[in-house]
Amino acid sequence: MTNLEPIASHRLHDGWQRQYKHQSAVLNCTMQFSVYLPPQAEHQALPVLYWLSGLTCTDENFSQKSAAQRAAAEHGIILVIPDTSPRGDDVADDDAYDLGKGAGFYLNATQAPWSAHYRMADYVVEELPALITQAFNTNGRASISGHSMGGHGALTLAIKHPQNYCSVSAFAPIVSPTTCPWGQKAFNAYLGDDQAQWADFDACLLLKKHGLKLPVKIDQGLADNFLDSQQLTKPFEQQCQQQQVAADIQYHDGYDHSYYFISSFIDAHIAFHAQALHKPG
Ligand SMILES: N[C@@H](CCC(=O)N[C@@H](CS)C(=O)NCC(=O)O)C(=O)O
Repeated sequence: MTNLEPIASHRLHDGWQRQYKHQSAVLNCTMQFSVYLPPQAEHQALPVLYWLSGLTCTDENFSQKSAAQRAAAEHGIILVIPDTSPRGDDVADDDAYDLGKGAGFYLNATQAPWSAHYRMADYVVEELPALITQAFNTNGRASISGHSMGGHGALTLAIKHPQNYCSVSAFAPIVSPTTCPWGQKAFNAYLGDDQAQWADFDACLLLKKHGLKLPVKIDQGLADNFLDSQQLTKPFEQQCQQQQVAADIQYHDGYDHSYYFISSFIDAHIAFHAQALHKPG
């Protein structure tokens, strides 16, 4: 039996939007996550799409604002939406929105005080999938997607663990954290000032080192305030071109960094993952 404690359950597109609490051994704290179980889950083992959210989010932003569940119901995909950092009174934090709680950056921190709890990479790649496999009727196939900091998480974890995923996608991802303000601030705190350690969590540097054979899809709004200041998407596109990695990268006039942008293109991302997840063999 798993240690999942149900918190909420809502009927949605003939399936269930649910929220759970559990004690995380990896993060050493109580965590909350959301799951969407499409109607097919009643009688069939299904694949999973992990969604990693951006700065300031919990599991609820995507659940409530992306409108992803309709396409997940159509394609028979379970959505799993973790929180963006460890939580709780004894977890280190910072007053700024881009460090500490809500800003875990999907890495394993090595520096005090962060190293006591901030191990979101291991949580997303190992502990959470093991829990999901135990608790739900899954078929062993998974893909990963995310937004901004979560796009960084999805790309870096997929490049490092390609055997775990069938496809990867991102909205407005942070792709060069070692050279942008959000990433430099977080990496300095979580990983220390030895920049050699930073490369292991930078999508562009990881792509250069490992390449990527999975199907990749990225969407980016051209009215995104953070596009240039945080070097979203473009450096990764250049790295893909240099290494001849086939990635479907699209730019969209007028779209900003918000969930309005995500909800406008999420159906295409779910369909993209469905193709990889439901591929025979
Ligand atoms: N302007 C935001 C910056 C953070 C931000 O834009 N967060 C994005 C991800 S990087 C988000 O998804 N926010 C939550 C939401 O829009 O629901 C703030 O200061 O809180």
